[in-house]
Amino acid sequence: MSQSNSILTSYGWDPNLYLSEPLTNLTPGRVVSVYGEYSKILTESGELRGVASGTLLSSGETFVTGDWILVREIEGDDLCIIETVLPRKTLLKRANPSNRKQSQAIASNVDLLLVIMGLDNDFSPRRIERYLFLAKISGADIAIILNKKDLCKDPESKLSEIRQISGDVSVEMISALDLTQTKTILQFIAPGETIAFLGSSGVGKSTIINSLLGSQIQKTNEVKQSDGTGKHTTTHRELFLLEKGGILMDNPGIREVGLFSGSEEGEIDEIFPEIAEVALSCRFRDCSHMGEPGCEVASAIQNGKIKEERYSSYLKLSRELRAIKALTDSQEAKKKKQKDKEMAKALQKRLKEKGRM
Ligand SMILES: Nc1nc2c(ncn2[C@@H]2O[C@H](COP(=O)(O)OP(=O)(O)OP(=O)(O)O)[C@@H](O)[C@H]2O)c(=O)[nH]1
Ligand SMILES: [Zn+2]
Repeated sequence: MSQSNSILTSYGWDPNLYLSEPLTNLTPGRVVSVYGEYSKILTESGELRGVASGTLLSSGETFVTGDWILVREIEGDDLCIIETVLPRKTLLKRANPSNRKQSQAIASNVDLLLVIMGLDNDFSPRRIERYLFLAKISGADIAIILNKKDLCKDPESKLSEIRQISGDVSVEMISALDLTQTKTILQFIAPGETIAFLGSSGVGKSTIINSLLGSQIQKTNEVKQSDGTGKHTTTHRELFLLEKGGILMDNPGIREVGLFSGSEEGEIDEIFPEIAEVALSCRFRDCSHMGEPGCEVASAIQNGKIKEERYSSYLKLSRELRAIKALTDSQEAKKKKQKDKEMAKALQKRLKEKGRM
């Protein structure tokens, strides 16, 4: 099959990116949704139902929507066995709602997060700072869409307010009720790239998604089952092909994400460059800018060089970052302890066996 009309290529498959060695008996596929007992997997043969292999299950590794995986196809069946989860380009995580001490992967391999914010009551520059931060630590690019322009008296001033904090991130203003305006979003999407929408409830995500997909929802659902019956799939899917190229991920988990994790300290400085710059001159190198003597951030707030609300947003996100770090560190420590234990056990067993010999 030529690269250009391969199903997987249109869904973003790039063997050079995801494979470190040539494939032998396994087939690449992308997880379209993880739902119930079977996950929905797209391979060159079409949509298959996937189940994790015993080896994958016992490794404790999980897969999420967007993952590239290697599967064992079963001749004449629409079932496949998921053997391997390939390394991820990006990963979105959030705090696990049922266990605060763990993070939960939501989706992977999203190239671009499109943040939607309403120009109505939803408007909040502080939340934009948070989204910028979340996108940074997930590894995905980000663009900001200010929606409901028609409901806003002075959209231009809100736009410039956001531009002041968004750095080199693109910001577009639209009214999702106008299809031509919604289409401007397509400028951000390149063929083979996966995008996902993020934003509070009611900001217009579904309206935008539906108008971008149009009849595409039907089209993509027409992917035939590989059992040859040609029946149309009607089950849940979260990845859709856009007409002009690009993959739209509509995953309920990403829509309003709490926390992502796996971050580095430097990210926050990129979102608050004016604070990071002034902080270089603080008397103490590890100044937390919370009342230490010789804190240049404090004086910059006093003389108006740093805005009060930017400072409190910075503190809030720094605190969250520290909490995430502590969490990740304790998870890492736990894993290491477990590994040490296993190694000690294995060693003991070997010594015992040796003693017996
Ligand atoms: N006036 C106006 N209304 C809009 C615009 N975009 C969306 N709406 C309306 O806002 C309401 C909520 O839009 P949705 O698309 O359902 O919002 P959502 O972000 O998908 O919400 P959740 O599904 O809860 O996450 C609907 O009644 C839309 O018609 C817009 O640009 N202008
Ligand atoms: Zn300081």
